Amino acid sequence: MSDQQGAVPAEQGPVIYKGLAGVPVDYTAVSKVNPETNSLLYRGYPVQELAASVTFEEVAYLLWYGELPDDTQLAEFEERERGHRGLDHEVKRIIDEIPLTAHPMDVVRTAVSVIGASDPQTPDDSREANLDKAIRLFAKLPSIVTYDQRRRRELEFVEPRDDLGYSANFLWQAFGEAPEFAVVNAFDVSMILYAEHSFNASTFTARVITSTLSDLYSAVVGAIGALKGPLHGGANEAVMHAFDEIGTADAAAAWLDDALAHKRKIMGFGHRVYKHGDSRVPTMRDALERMVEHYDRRDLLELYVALETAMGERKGILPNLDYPAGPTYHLMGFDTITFTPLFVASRVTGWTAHIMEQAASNALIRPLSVYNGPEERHVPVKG
Ligand SMILES: CC(=O)SCCNC(=O)CCNC(=O)[C@H](O)C(C)(C)COP(=O)(O)OP(=O)(O)OC[C@H]1O[C@@H](n2cnc3c(N)ncnc32)[C@H](O)[C@@H]1OP(=O)(O)O
Ligand SMILES: O=C([O-])CC(=O)C(=O)O
Repeated sequence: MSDQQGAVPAEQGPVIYKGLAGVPVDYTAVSKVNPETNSLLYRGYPVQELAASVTFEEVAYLLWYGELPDDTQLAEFEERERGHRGLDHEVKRIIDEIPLTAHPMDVVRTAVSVIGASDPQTPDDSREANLDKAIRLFAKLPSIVTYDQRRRRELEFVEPRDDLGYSANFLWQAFGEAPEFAVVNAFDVSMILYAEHSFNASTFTARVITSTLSDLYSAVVGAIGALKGPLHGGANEAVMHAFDEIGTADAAAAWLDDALAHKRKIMGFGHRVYKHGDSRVPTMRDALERMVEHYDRRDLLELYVALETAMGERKGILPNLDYPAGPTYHLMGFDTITFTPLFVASRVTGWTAHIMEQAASNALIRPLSVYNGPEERHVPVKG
C-alpha cells in the first residue's frame, strides 16, 4: 500500500522508519562508524591515529584515493591544492552583493554555486573531472570562508600563501597574522575530525542528488544546505550561543534545568548513531584543552565541564564533536557564525568522496512513503 492513493491506518500499514533511523541504505568504503566499539575509521585508519600523525591534506588524499599518499604523491597533491587557493574576482563580487544579514552558510552555498556555474567541466561526471572539481573546492573554501568573515569585520581579503600548509594558510587568511604552531595543529585536528562520518544527513543529501546523475557542485550545494541546520553542523555555533547565554560555570546547571523545562534541545549533545559517546570527542577535547592553556581561558573549560556534567546527571546524554569544536574555534578568534562554514571546508572532502563513490555504483535513491491524507475525493462541479 506504500505510495498509493488512500489513507492507510498506521497500525495496518508497513513499518515506517522515521528519519531512516537504523536503516542501512547502501555500502560505503569511505568510512566506518562503529558505535559498539566507539570507533571511526577513514578507509580503515582510526581517526585518532590520523589526527595524531598526518595532516588534513593527507586525510583528504586518503578519502579521495583510498590510500595515504607517499612523499611524491603528497608533494604533487599539495602543489595542486596550493595552485587553486585564489578566488576569482567574479566570486568576490557576488559575495560582496550578499547582504550581511545573510548567514555565512548562505554565502558559502552561493559561492560554491557560482564556482560550479562558471566551470565548463561541470557536466563532466568522470572520476577525473570530479576529483579535479573536489580539489578545487577544497582549495578555495578557506578563501571563501575568510573573505566573508573579513568583509563582515570591514577588513580586506588576505591573499593565500603557497608557502603554508592548508591549516596554517587558513588561519593566515582569517586573521592576517602568521599563526602559531599550537593553533595550527589544533585547527588541523578539527579539520581531520570533521572530514567524514558515513551517511550523516548532509552526505546522504549529496548522495541523493548524485543519484539523479546531477553534478558534483549541485550535490555539494545541497549538502551545505543540510549541514546548516542546528540538528547537524549548525550545532557548533549553537553551542557557543548557549555558552554566551550561560556566561559562567556556576550558572550552567540552573540554565540547563530551565532549558530542559522549556523542552529545548541542548546543542552539542546527543547523536543519532553513537549512544555511548562520540568517538571524536576525546581527541577534540584534547585540542580544546591545549587552546585553553594557550589562550589562558580556564574559565571556558570550567563552563564546558559544568554543562557537560549537568547534562550527564540530568539526561545521561553525552557530547558530540560540535561541543568541543565550537569553543575551540571561539578561542582561535573565529566569529561564532563562521563555525559551520569551517565544518563545510572540512566536510567537502567526505562529501566529494561519497559523491564519487555514489556515481561509480549508482542507483537512484527514491524511497516510498505511506499516504495518510484525505481519501480520494472529487472537485465539485461548478454552476
Ligand atoms: C556533527 C553532528 O552533526 S553531531 C549532531 C549535532 N546536533 C546537535 O548537537 C543537536 C542536539 N542533538 C539532537 O537534537 C539529537 O541528539 C540528534 C538530532 C543529534 C540525534 O537525534 P535522534 O537520534 O533522533 O535522537 P532523539 O531525538 O530520538 O533522542 C532520544 C531522546 O533523547 C533526547 N535528546 C537527544 N538529544 C538531546 C539533546 N541534545 N538535548 C535534549 N534532549 C535530547 C530526545 O529529546 C529524546 O527524548 P524523548 O525520548 O524523551 O523524546
Ligand atoms: O553522523 C551524523 O549523523 C552527524 C555527525 O556526527 C557528522 O556528520 O559528523
